[in-house]
Amino acid sequence: MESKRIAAEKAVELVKDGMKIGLGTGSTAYWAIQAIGRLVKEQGLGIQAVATSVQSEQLAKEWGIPMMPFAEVDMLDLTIDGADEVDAELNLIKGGGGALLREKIVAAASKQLIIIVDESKDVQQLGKFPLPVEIVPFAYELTVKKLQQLGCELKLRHNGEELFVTDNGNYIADCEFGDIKDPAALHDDLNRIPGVVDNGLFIDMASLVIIGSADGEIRSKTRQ
Ligand SMILES: O=C[C@H](O)[C@H](O)[C@H](O)COP(=O)(O)O
Repeated sequence: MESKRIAAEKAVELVKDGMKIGLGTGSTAYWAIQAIGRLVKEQGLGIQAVATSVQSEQLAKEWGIPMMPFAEVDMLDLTIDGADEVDAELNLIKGGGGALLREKIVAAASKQLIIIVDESKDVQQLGKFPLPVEIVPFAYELTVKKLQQLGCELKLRHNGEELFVTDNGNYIADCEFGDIKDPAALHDDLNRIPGVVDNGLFIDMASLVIIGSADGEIRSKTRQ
């Protein structure tokens, strides 16, 4: 928890007065939202934000962070978000919390995507973490078969007995591909399947990754 918090607080140092900010989702982004909230509350930081999930929007509102409608978003200055895995090229797996679609939409509308993780997420090659793929409920059994034909072990995500439903009303297929040797190719293959809305591979999107470790060290990686 400490490693996530220090990475988050380091990233929040990049948030400046007047900026338009994207707020990520998950247990690491939680610390960033809290730190931004504190700056708004205690130091009168003037920002406007959009959130990548219902959960993060609620948290932001509790902290009094001013939220802006998406209709008014042209380009965000920066988005701070977590990830499930980060490789040496700053490609990511995201979606462990099921928020990948909104996260990708917000990241694509941001000048900078700052990723905050603990050191367990920093990997040589993506793929240990099962890749979340968001699929529409209509004929999802067919979509699942198509995904399996790409060579993965697939589990539909559940919430107790029920299928997990995203903020967008879709399902998540968690797909184990083993080592992902060509993330960009896999990304495109997945998104070509009708029924797939998007997948958790974020290719060439992150500009900076901030990695916190349990002993209080903070490292960062930028795109070469
Ligand atoms: O859907 C969830 C997001 O992609 C999260 O940012 C990701 O799963 C990392 O979450 P956490 O910081 O809780 O490990």
